[in-house]
Amino acid sequence: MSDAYLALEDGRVVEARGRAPGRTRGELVFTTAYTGYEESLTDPSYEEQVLTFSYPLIGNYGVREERFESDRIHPRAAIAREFTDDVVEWFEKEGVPAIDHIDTRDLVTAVREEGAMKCGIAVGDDATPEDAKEELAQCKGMSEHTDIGAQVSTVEHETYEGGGETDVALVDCGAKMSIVDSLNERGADVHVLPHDTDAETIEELDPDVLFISNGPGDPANFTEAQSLVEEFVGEVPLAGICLGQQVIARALGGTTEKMAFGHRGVNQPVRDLNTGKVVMTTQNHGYTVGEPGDLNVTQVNVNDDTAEGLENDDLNVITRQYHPEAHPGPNDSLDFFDDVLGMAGVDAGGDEPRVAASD
Ligand SMILES: NC(=O)CC[C@H](N)C(=O)O
Repeated sequence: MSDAYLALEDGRVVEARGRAPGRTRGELVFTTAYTGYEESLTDPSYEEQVLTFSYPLIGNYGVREERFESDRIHPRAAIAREFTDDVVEWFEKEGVPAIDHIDTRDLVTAVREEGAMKCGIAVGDDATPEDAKEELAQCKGMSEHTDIGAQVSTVEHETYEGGGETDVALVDCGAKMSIVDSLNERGADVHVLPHDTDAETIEELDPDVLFISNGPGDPANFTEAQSLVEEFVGEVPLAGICLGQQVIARALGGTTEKMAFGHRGVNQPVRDLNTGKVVMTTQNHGYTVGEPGDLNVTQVNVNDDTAEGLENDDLNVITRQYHPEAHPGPNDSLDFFDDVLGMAGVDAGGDEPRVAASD
C-alpha cells in the first residue's frame, strides 16, 4: 500500500511516498539543476507542469523568500528522490502536492526517450491508482491552455525603480523577478505590464525598450504580446527572453514548434556565432523557434543547433532562448542586459561592445 500514485501517459502507474497531499495533473518535465530549487519552483514558466528534480536531495539549504522569482509555487506538483522537511512544509503551506521515494532517474529517462508526457498525481491516505489515472484523463496538452497568460501575469501596472536612466516596458507573460532586478541594477526603471496590454498604453508610457518576458505554455497563445511586437517593431527597441524570443520571432514572420522534451537544466552550452565563444546557460523550455523570420540567428545550442539568440540590428531587436538572468544557474550571460539597454543608447557598463551580426 502506498499513499501516492503517479499515472503516466505511457500507461504506467508508479507508486511513491506522499509528502504533501492533493490530486493534480500536468505536463511532466524535469530539471537537472542541483541547486536553485526555490527559484525553479517559483518560476512562472512551470505553470501547468509537474516538475521532477533529477538531483536526488532537494531542500537541503532551506527555503528563503529572498530567493523566490514570484510570489508562489507554479508547478502543479513536485517530484524528487527525497525532499527535506523544510521544503515539504512549504509545499503544504501552498497546497502543492509533492511526492518522493520514487525512481526519478527512470522518470527523466522516460521523458527523454518517449518525449514530453502528461501525468496525473494522487497523494493522501485514501489515494488510489485510479485517482491518479482520473487526473491523467483530464490533463490538457500545454497548447490547449489558451488562457495561461492570465494565470501568471500581473493585472496592474507595477513600476520597479532602478534610477530612472531608462524606462523598460516589461510585458509580463510570467516574468521572473531576476529579469526586473537585472534591469534595475543597470539603472533602468521597469514597468511590469499585464500580458494583454494594448498599444495605447505602450504609446502613453513611451518606453526606451519594449521587453517580452519568459512565460509558460505555447507562445502561440500570447497573441496580445505578439500584436504589440508587430505594432512597435522598428519604432521601439525590442528584447525578449525565452517565451519572449518565441513571441518576437512569431511576430516577425518566424515559426515556433514543440520540442521532444525541451532544454532543461543549468548547463546547456550555447555558442555565439560571431565570437565562437561558448557559455553555459540556464534553460527551461519545451518550444523552440524554427524559422527565425526577419531575425538573424546569432547564437545556437551546441547540442542540437536550435536558435538560442536572435537579433536584427536595423530593427533594434535582441532576444535569447535561455535565461541570461540565471537564478538558478550561471551568471555568464548577464551582459545580455547591457546589450538590451545599449539599444536605448545607454552604456550600462558591459565589458565589451556587442558585435553586430552583420560585421
Ligand atoms: N521559460 C520559458 O519562458 C518557457 C517558454 C515556453 N513556455 C516553452 O516551454 O518553450
